[in-house]
Amino acid sequence: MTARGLLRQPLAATGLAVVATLVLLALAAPLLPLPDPDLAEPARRLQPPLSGFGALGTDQLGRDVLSRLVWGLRVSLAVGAAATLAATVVGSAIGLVAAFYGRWVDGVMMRAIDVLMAFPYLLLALAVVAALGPGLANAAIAIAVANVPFFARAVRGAALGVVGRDYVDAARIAGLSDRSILVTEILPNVLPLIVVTAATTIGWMILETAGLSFLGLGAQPPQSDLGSMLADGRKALTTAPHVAAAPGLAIFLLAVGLNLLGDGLRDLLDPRLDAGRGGAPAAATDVERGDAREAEQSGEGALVVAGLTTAFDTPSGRHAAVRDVSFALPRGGSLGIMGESGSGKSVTALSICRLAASPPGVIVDGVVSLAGEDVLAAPVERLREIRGARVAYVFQDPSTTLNPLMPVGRQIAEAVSAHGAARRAETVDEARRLIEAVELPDPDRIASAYPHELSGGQRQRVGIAMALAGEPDVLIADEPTTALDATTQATVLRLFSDLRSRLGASLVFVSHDVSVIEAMCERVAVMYAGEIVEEGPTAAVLSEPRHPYTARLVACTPRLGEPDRALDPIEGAPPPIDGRPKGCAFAPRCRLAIDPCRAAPIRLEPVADDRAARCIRWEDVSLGRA
Ligand SMILES: Nc1ncnc2c1ncn2[C@@H]1O[C@H](COP(=O)(O)OP(=O)(O)OP(=O)(O)O)[C@@H](O)[C@H]1O
Repeated sequence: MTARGLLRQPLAATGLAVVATLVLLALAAPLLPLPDPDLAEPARRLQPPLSGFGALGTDQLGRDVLSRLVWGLRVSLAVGAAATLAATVVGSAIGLVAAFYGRWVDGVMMRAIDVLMAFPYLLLALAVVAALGPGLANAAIAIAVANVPFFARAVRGAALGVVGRDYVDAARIAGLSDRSILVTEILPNVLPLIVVTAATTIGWMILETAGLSFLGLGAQPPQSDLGSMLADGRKALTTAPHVAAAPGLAIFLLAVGLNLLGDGLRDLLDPRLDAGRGGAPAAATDVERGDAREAEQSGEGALVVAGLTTAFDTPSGRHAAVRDVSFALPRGGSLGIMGESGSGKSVTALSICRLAASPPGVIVDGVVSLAGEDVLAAPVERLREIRGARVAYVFQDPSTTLNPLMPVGRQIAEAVSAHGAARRAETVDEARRLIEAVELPDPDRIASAYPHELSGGQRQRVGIAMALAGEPDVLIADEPTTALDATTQATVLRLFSDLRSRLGASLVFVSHDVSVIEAMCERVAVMYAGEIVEEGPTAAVLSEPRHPYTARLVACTPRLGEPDRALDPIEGAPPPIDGRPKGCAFAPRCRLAIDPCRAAPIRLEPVADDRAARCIRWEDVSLGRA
């Protein structure tokens, strides 16, 4: 998988080809018909290439340059790889231990690393060689020591982001030893970074080892590596430039090849670091529609989505997470998007605002039209105006979307001023009005509070107030009550309904909860494995499903007032985005599936007035039989 991913990047593939050739050459050195690299024959000294004395001629002592090059390459590669391995293991171990134990352990280790980093890099390597004495092994140690701080710092930084995670706490509670937690929980999460750091540093380390040999501190005669060959060649640079050119070219090719390969590996293991893209996702999801589609005009539609297909670039290629999603939402209407975890609800909702992270997300087809304007064709500047004013988004967990360092009143005021309120006093008044509108008590106190001083329900109301700041025509709420307790959930849902009817906004409400959708939405779209499998008026769809998946979802939902109703869980799991079956994606879990279901994709077809289902057996679907 990794090799295929690398081969898809032309520069990385070139790097891989160069490095593989050089490594194979070095490994094959004992098998190649080459003369002894140390055999001096003064009678044929400084012969030029292709003069009958070896393909690359001879050096000052009459030794075969090609043979010395191949053997020198072998030494340089071995020493560079050993130094990289040592720096990787020691530096990563220091970083992991410092991050995991924190406190004084971290303090002592990091101060020691700071001291090492305070020395100019080459000076540190020279000091180590001076202390240990010249020689290739000591040069490798010196280069490793000089590189340990880079690994320690990088790995500590990444590990710090992991040690506070819930799954590490869960491992502690499960009684795992510190060593097991480090090895099984933390190390795998920072391993891609370690591999990337090693891959991007090895070329540099080989170059540095060659540098020490060039200065006479590495390889000692008769042993030679590329650096010492270069030093030898330098003495005859004007009379026989080939002696220096051969090792110089080999070092150049090796460093360039390793860097291209390292960059390719980095892009593969962490696409967010892809060169030229920066660490943050783009301001808007990339759109790569094959042939420019015309925005579907709809007089009445506040939001029309047609054929929306969003894919993710993964190491195994581009896979659609949401495919061919279509629906229309009239002004003031409400649509629920329902489905299991991973069914594509959030990706659909985010794609409407072009908020799905790019990379790795790409909208590859479809139209999203807000009051007739194609969002997918809008430039980023226009998109900024559309977001908030035409369409607003309420996220599932407001604690991750509110700025922890800013009082919430200021955050709401910022949202207001982003949509045109002129004077500061006006934005403050408007922020206060919004705080009242979302029924938060004591607006002045709330306005000056920081997010951590509010309860989950209060934070979600702040999130809703910010979404309302631009008076949007369409409000998208992505599981806005999932993180709340039942009572708070009920009041926040009521608030949504009240605000919607008061403002006349349309609502797209994402939830896995059948009863919430039932209470909030006039229409429902049921999603499975990235596709809408059933769509229609909520009451009709939930009481008389026409797709086996809807029927099974309803059957496994507890109902208020029906404590004795047996719940019927759906066995199995939805397919991953890179493992969808050829036919109906639900067929492997469906009790009604027959051969044609598995043979080819099933279309979403009208099944009654105003209703559609993606099932060839829709007439046989009932709550009992599916
Ligand atoms: N950044 C990503 N890279 C690759 N695949 C992704 C990415 N984000 C989402 N997916 C995939 O897209 C599919 C749809 O995910 P989505 O988040 O829309 O599901 P969901 O129905 O909203 O689930 P949940 O209720 O758990 O949020 C999933 O299979 C998921 O694995």
